[in-house]
Amino acid sequence: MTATLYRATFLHTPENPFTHAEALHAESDGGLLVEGGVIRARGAFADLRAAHPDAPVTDLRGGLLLPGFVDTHVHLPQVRVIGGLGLPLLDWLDQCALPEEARMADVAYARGVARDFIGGLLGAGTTTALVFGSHFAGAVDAFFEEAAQAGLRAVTGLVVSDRLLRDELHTTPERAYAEGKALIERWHEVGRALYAVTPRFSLSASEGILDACAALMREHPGVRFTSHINENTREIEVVRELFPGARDYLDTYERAGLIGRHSVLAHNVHPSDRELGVMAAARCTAAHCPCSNSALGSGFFPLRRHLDAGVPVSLGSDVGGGTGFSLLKEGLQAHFMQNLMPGGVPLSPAHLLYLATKAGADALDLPEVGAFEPGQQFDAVHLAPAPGTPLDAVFRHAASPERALAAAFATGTPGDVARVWIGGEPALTRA
Ligand SMILES: O=c1[nH]c(=O)c2nc[nH]c2[nH]1
Ligand SMILES: [Zn+2]
Repeated sequence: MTATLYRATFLHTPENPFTHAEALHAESDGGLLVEGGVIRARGAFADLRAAHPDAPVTDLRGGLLLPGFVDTHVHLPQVRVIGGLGLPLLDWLDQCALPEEARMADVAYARGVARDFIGGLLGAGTTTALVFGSHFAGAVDAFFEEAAQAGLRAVTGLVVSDRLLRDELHTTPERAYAEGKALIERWHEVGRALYAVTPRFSLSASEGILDACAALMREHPGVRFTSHINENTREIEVVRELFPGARDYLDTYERAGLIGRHSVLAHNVHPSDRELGVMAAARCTAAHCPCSNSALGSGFFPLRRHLDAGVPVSLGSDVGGGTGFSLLKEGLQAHFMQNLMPGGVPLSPAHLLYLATKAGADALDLPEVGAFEPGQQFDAVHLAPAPGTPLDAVFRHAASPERALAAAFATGTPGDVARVWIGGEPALTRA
């Protein structure tokens, strides 16, 4: 097997900058030796060149090479309804999201949506995603097929609900279990795919549905779990009324046995201290979705409280409540919101890169991705802005790779994503 030597300015965060000083590793003229999709060696280009004089070189100088982004909360059926601005969560669901989600009953339509969606992810440099799937098993199958074809690392599953949405989107505990089991058997750990048990949120899920989810988790160790929590104050009130015996929103999932190391809960904008303590003890991740929180007016994410409690935090685009697939934009919006809120956490470029890469890999328990460590998969995004653009000007004049990284978060877009690799294979090459 021939090895390829990638020559680039690269940055990555193999350690957590919230707990480790100097977590940002940068190499201005760096080399990554990749063989069979796996990073075999990393260092200064000159050193790797001397050690591997015959390896063909892919020259990526002039841009930035980063680990592929890991989006830990994004909705498959919502790519075509991005932009429903100005409505609070429950109105936005009724008016924007759910009518489109009902169209996913048509598998041909769902396949077209899956292609648009995967194009959006790869075009933004996302190589791994925890995807909120569809309420229809046929649409989930179509998405797994399209993701396999594209090489995407997809963690997804059937979304299940049995109340308060629209009739077409409702199922029963028995059907949720049977369809989930069949999908797990077809797709979990097949190629790069993993299954995620996915009740939509407690507002739309009876105890019976949550128990069916728990049965799937028990019978298939290793499947992931995802749902929503504490996003909107009205939503929280309704959940409280629907589960009078629960201590809080988290307890609705906790009592069913759904909270653990493989659980990722989106939003958590309004948590109690008890909820944070339980999430930390279980190593359950909060997926922070700052553009969605802004667009739907959900509130300011209490990052400081999550960090103080020890809850892992990752990043999600939450398309289509969010405004697009770019985790650069999510990083910037997180930075803005922490700057603006009392007691916010000042976020450096290292924090933003970590949240967009390694934190997501950890949330999904995927040690093989998220950074550029030898032994990890070569999942990478090459940012190469067009000549004459402001980002190109910054890249050419930046005093350090860290300054260039800050500019990528401040002003980078999917238009700056030139190439994407997953497991060493090209997943996107812009003409
Ligand atoms: O941001 C959100 N998007 C959704 O589609 C959704 N469903 C339940 N809760 C939700 N929150
Ligand atoms: Zn969501």
